[in-house]
Amino acid sequence: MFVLKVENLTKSYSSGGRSLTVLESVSFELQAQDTFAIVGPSGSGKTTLLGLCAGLDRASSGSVWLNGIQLDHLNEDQRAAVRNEHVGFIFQNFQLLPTLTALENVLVPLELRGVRNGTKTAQELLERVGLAGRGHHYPTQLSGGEQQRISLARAFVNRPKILFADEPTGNLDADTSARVVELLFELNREAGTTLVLVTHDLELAARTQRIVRIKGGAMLSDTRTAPATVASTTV
Ligand SMILES: Nc1ncnc2c1ncn2[C@@H]1O[C@H](COP(=O)(O)OP(=O)(O)OP(=O)(O)O)[C@@H](O)[C@H]1O
Repeated sequence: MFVLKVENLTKSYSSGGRSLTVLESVSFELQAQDTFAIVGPSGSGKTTLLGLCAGLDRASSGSVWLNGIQLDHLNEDQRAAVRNEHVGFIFQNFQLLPTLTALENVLVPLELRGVRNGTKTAQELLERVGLAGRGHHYPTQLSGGEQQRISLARAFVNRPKILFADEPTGNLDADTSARVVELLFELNREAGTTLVLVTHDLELAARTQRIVRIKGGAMLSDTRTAPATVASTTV
């Protein structure tokens, strides 16, 4: 079974009586534990594609299957339930809840699934990302790299089938990025999660098994990579 399958995915917006197509007929399939990067110039539709794959948004036409569940006909509540059950997220701007402590942020996905007594699991994840002593701190009391490590703990706490990461290092300096990327791939390997990354960083993209390039909303290529050795460049 495919963990993610998208078929002829198209997204258009209408404004002022005109239709703007930002994604056109994109199709691909991901197997369990694939690691996958979506690259392309700014405005090419990467975040739009990620949002459709993750069930955050609905396509204008085409279909998405997430872990065998077809998302197209589900309402928002049903898609939220699928996301809580199967999906983890990491965002460029971390998106931690500012009024919750680091530990409470990590607990959110467990609580959304009705899991009580998740504190031990959340603490273990905090320890895994090297922040066991910072659980009682609020996001504003943490550096960007620390916030992203908290969001890694949050993303993995449910042991999701698939993890979507949108520019996970976009707001971090080079050293901090390197640490966050190592942790991301380590946790991903340990949990056997399928990873879908959006990035401008070709060095990061080259660490995945497959790179899809999009431009102007269309898929230009779908390439298998041998992980490692591409020079650090951006697109
Ligand atoms: N709600 C919306 N209404 C109209 N146009 C939109 C909307 N959301 C996104 N777009 C347009 O869709 C196109 C693709 O946007 P998207 O954010 O997916 O690009 P991206 O490749 O992720 O860009 P970046 O690398 O700069 O983040 C852009 O032209 C954007 O302006």
